[in-house]
Amino acid sequence: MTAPPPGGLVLDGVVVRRGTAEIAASFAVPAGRVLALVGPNGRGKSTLVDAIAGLLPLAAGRIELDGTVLARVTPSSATFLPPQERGVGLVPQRHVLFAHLSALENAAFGPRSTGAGRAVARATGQRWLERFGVGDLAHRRADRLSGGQSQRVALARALAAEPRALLLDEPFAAVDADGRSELGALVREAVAGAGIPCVLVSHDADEVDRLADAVHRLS
Ligand SMILES: Nc1ncnc2c1ncn2[C@@H]1O[C@H](COP(=O)(O)OP(=O)(O)OP(=O)(O)O)[C@@H](O)[C@H]1O
Repeated sequence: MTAPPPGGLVLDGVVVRRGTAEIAASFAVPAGRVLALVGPNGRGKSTLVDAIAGLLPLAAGRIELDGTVLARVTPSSATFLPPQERGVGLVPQRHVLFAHLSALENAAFGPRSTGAGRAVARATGQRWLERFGVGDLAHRRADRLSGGQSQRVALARALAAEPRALLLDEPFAAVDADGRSELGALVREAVAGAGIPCVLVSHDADEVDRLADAVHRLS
């Protein structure tokens, strides 16, 4: 039997409450792989992603990344690492960019937030913008970008920060069909290259087939 790759994201007996809803899940995403989180509207896909990012607390269970506990609740104790200490990159569905900053300033924000100097952060940001096909829009204000262009900048910003895990909540919803497959391939390449686990929320069965190594269904 081959050993599983080192690292990865583990959700073990996780329960998250939001409003009156209670969402439960257990799954593991190995380093360098993509797990698709699928299921009908309102079943808790975004809620789970938010809990991994540290935007919501757990009611029970454990979330671990590369052997580090991000959150754990037992009957006698609770651990909660704040979002900025998790090293997790999140690309939500919308309202993702700082509207008054340029595409490049947005992309450079990732590395800046993890301690890079200004010049290095801008060079890294520019490289990722180019990789996602929006290098020529570097100096355009975020609120003057189209929905699809904004999502490309948001992906660049998340990856420029060199996250230890990537969470994508319907990241291609505003992108046209050709752009979707192009961006999907770029994301796969980035995830495999960086050797990080990726959770992708998607309602698009073709996209899930193309991108995901495994599927977790919430029903
Ligand atoms: N801010 C909120 N306050 C209270 N309840 C919420 C909030 N956001 C979501 N919920 C509830 O939590 C549950 C899970 O919602 P969530 O957005 O995680 O589902 P989802 O599977 O991502 O849905 P979709 O496919 O529509 O994006 C739903 O019952 C929803 O009504």
